[in-house]
Amino acid sequence: MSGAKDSETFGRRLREAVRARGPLVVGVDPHETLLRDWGLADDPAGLRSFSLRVLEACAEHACALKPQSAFFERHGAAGIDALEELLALARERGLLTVLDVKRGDIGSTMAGYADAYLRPGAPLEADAITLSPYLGFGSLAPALELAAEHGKGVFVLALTSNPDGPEVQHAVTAEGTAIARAVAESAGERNLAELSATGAEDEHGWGSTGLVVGATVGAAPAELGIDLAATRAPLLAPGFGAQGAGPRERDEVFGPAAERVLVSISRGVLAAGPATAALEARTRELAAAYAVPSAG
Ligand SMILES: O=c1ccn([C@@H]2O[C@H](COP(=O)(O)O)[C@@H](O)[C@H]2O)c(=O)[nH]1
Repeated sequence: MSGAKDSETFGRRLREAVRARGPLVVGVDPHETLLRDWGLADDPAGLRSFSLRVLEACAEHACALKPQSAFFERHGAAGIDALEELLALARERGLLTVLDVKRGDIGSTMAGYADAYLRPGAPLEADAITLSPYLGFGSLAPALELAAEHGKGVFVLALTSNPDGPEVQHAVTAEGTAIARAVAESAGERNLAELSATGAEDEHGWGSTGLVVGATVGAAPAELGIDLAATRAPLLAPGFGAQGAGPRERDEVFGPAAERVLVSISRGVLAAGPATAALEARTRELAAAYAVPSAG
């Protein structure tokens, strides 16, 4: 596998960030209602002000920011401008960025998406993006390869936090394997190859091909035979806060993989705004509530 040196892999950078600042990932989701509650206009200037305040308040207590592209895209080119600015400022502050765009397409088009988000110097450059594997895991190859080349990461949807996810994700392949399990195993194979190529095979190594597993999925990983710990994948876990999951779900859903869970919270943080001090206090509180269970 082509790839960055061990010290430069996304998995390693992410693990270091979690060690330094904890596993909280703050979602930047400027919903129309939140902008209004914060006394901001539902326009690109409002987005800018919202985003900068979240960045300011969260930089010390989160390992990463996760802007939700949809809420920027709905403002057209000027909204994308605001997203570019946020990504660049987060990078300047040393905060990792996971751009939630859930892309997935045929391989040749996937290369275009990969270039848009994972190529150093791209206007929308992020440290990692979310990907949808429903055109086949293999169709993601251009993004996985570009990510590996530049020390970037991806989070592939495996078990999403929404109630409709099981329709597709629990369905079984012709071989009788649940789709979510097949996705997790494909990610695991890549991670083991990366860790072996970079000499980081000990049990604490994190790969750069992450998975999205909602904190709301209950016993699904066990029921579908998914060994999350074995995948070595960082686990981006939405569903905490507004969708109902809390610290107990981290242990129950993720078990021995809990130390690799990124606790992703958007509205649960953002509802504390608009005051930067209140946002900062909420982030600090959540960072303490979800402090990493083991120093692995
Ligand atoms: O399975 C998934 C994948 C992504 N998301 C995204 O995470 C945030 C959740 O927001 P909250 O306000 O913390 O509920 C949002 O951007 C979703 O698109 C998800 O919820 N579930």
